[in-house]
Amino acid sequence: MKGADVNSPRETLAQQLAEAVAAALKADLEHQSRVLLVVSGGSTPAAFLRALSTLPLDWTHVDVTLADERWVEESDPASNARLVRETLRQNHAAGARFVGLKTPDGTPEEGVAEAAERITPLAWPASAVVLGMGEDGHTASLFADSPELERALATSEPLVAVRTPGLEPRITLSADYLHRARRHFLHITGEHKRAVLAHAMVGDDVRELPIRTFLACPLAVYWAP
Ligand SMILES: O=C1O[C@H](COP(=O)(O)O)[C@@H](O)[C@H](O)[C@H]1O
Repeated sequence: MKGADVNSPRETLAQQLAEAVAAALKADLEHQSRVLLVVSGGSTPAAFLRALSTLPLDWTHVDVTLADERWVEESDPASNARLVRETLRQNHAAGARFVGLKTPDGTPEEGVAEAAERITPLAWPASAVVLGMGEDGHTASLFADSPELERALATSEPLVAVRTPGLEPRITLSADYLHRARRHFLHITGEHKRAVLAHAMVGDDVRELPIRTFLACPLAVYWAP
């Protein structure tokens, strides 16, 4: 079909989000020597991160870190650092500096101080935070059933070690640090997540659906079926 959009809705969404994020980084590079981008892990961001890697900008002045990380080796398929390495750190974006959250320590509780030392000197406020959302309404590693949720929502520390029943130990940026960004994007796909977000929008209990903590400020929602 000549002239038809051959990309799937999710690929088109990823490209549009990548263009918006690249524009934000470029705009801030006009008046900052370094800029910071915070990206999420999981399965949704791969197409966005690949698309972003192909966009030209002064990547050597861009730092990239994660909204959260699973406490697994980078060789593990669950590693968010691995996702960034395999998708973003190529093409034009190969020159970006990635600052990961996982340390060699055995647990996130042991590693949290070193990880905080790594990320505190970065160019906060971040130019952009690209959040994801699980089907349970978690974002980053702010989980409703995590005993550390209260602290992660309230602390002004950058990072919190998180234990969630049934999941690997994790480390997450605190809500405060995630809020510290010039622009917030939410990248989600599928009918289930649309319904979860719609439900989140009509209530205000952040402890039930942690994504709600980002609904009180401007949030650009990128959704496709
Ligand atoms: O565990 C995580 O889940 C969310 C959503 O992941 P997805 O696979 O449903 O896209 C993600 O935003 C977060 O960074 C990640 O660690």
